[in-house]
Amino acid sequence: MSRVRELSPYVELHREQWRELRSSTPLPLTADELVKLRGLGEQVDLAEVAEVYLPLSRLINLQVAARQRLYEATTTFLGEDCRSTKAPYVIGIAGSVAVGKSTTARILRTLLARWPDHPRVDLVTTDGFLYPRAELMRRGIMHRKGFPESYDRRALLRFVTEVKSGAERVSAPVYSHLAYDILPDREQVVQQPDILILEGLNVLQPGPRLTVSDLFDFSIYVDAHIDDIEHWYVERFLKLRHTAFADPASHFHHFAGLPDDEARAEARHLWRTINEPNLMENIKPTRPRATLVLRKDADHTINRVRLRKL
Ligand SMILES: Nc1ncnc2c1ncn2[C@@H]1O[C@H](COP(=O)(O)OP(=O)(O)O)[C@@H](O)[C@H]1O
Ligand SMILES: CC(C)(COP(=O)(O)O)[C@@H](O)C(=O)NCCC(=O)O
Repeated sequence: MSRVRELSPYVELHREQWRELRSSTPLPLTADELVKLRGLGEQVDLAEVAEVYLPLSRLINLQVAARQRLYEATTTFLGEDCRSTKAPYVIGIAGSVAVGKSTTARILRTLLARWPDHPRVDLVTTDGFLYPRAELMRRGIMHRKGFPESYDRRALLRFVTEVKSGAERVSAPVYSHLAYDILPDREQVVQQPDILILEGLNVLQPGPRLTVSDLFDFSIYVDAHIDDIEHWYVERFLKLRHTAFADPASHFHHFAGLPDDEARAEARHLWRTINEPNLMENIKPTRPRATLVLRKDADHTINRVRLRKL
């Protein structure tokens, strides 16, 4: 058994072990800044930033430099001038609906951008690559939003390929939870960042052809027990009644006035029919592919980390 463990490509660390790997990395974030990065229902505090995210930021900083040297080896081999091209370092962040990927992505973006060697960090979420509502309806997959087939995967791959190839200006479509649709007159422009973070449910999906995950230099899977994620989803849904759903323009405005028990039943229904099957069929199977798994406990704290070292 211990021999098998020794041969594993993964190393499992408890938070107490992982936090030592911060080394002397400074904490460049205040409590006020952290509040602005935290999503609805998320609990992350400065201790977690220091103990979990700073070691991660240090690891990625070391890897960015190493990856650039590797890239230069290939350009030298090809007889190209490596100073004229620089491939952005691409990080994928995957995990279930309501697990807290966006908070992880925003914290990491902020921390990575504070290193002088890679100040330009862009964050793009894959919801912009969902098909517009009319197209989902035409395909009869409105109830499959978030499933792999609900995304324009070709456009997403083209986008990441162009960014990674050093294109001067690449634009991504923008999704709105409020409109429950792609906003046709909006775009997110990415201009030669040092690092691109791509966050989304399905970013680690393999495929028969090249997929975005083939272009990742590092990937993170945000993980938790499925019962805890369901609980967080339902609690967030209840809170959204007083925030996003309260806006008359919200697609979910009709939920705003629901009493607790009915809202809970509605949220559970959405979870059981859409988000749980997507997690079990598509998202969770991609977990072994991640470079790093951040495992959350029921109170949202990250207490275990699994790193792929091979
Ligand atoms: N119906 C909604 N209306 C408004 N905001 C929403 C809605 N559903 C999710 N969000 C917000 O969108 C973001 C992404 O949510 P989600 O895809 O569940 O990923 P995660 O919780 O892992 O970040 C979160 O900040 C969440 O609060
Ligand atoms: C927009 C999403 C598909 C997530 O998109 P992502 O950026 O992870 O690709 C998801 O947050 C969502 O709205 N799912 C629909 C089902 C639900 O609202 O529970």
